[in-house]
Amino acid sequence: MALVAARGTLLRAGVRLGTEAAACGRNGTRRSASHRVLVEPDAAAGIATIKFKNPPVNSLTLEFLTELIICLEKLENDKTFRGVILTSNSPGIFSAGLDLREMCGKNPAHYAEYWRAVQELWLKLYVSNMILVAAINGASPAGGCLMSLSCDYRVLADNPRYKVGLNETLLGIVAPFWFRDTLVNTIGHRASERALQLGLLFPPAEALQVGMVDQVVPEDQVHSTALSVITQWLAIPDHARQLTKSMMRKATTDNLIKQREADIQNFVSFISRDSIQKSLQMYIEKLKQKKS
Ligand SMILES: CCCCC/C=C\C/C=C\C=C\CC(=O)SCCNC(=O)CCNC(=O)[C@H](O)C(C)(C)COP(=O)(O)OP(=O)(O)OC[C@H]1O[C@@H](n2cnc3c(N)ncnc32)[C@H](O)[C@@H]1OP(=O)(O)O
Repeated sequence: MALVAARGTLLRAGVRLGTEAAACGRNGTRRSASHRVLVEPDAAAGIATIKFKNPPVNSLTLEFLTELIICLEKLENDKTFRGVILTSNSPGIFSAGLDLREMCGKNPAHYAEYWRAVQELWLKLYVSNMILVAAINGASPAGGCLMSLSCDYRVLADNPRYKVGLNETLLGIVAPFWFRDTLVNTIGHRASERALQLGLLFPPAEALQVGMVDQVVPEDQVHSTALSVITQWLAIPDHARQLTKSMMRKATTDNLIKQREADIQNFVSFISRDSIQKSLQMYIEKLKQKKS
């Protein structure tokens, strides 16, 4: 059902499924027919590396989200792959989170389609049967941080510019309950309460201290560390690890699934408010001015 909806979006966006599908092929060479998601499969190791390639900042546009969802679904259904590393093809930015322009100046039907895709990506990541490791090689605010929090393990490059956190309040918006739950499940209630209200973006040492990431390593070791972590996790029998993961996480995803339509309606009415549109426009303007 979700895949059908995602494919509908891709077709409307003019992406040819035949070539997109090839992006997740399994023979050891890089296939990059998908525009925004590069997949480097290592079938012998049972690991694939997904590299985000949505310039300039890997923001989660509807097209990028859709390609990611389809790619994850294909890997999930291909028993060759038991582990996936998520990283950026552009070191310096892991992901700027949700695309601000998708949430600004559009109509309610667009907001609803967009939010459904955001939900779908989170659901795919959070209860994936595969071992997911985030190799965070750049800044990762808000939705970018959510993607890494949805993985099983996070390795962050040691660079003070690479901050991670859920900074929604700084934009005048509110992280939805399932962003909150994902954070609480990772760093606990009190730390989440403070981080969410203040919209904190943590530099590496603080991110490690609060538990937003599991390891901080020199920039040139992020991928190799992610690989060695995934190799350790691969040694655990899949069925036992998967059931355990499900036991830990399913209640959280069930909570969204049971109120998915209401959550979409909440988002649409919240984001359509004049005051919220103004806040987002001001934030976009601030990003522009930062440059000049
Ligand atoms: C009570 C009911 C509640 C219901 C729920 C309701 C609502 C919840 C709603 C939403 C939840 C949203 C979660 C999000 O993810 S919001 C997005 C938050 N993201 C950010 O704050 C990141 C902003 N960007 C940055 O901080 C920097 O760009 C970054 C550190 C990532 C990179 O810095 P750098 O200096 O390299 O690059 P810039 O010059 O700043 O940017 C280049 C270019 O890219 C544009 N851009 C940046 N971020 C975004 C983005 N998220 N979306 C779209 N475009 C982005 C930036 O504007 C520049 O564009 P241009 O000027 O070159 O045109």
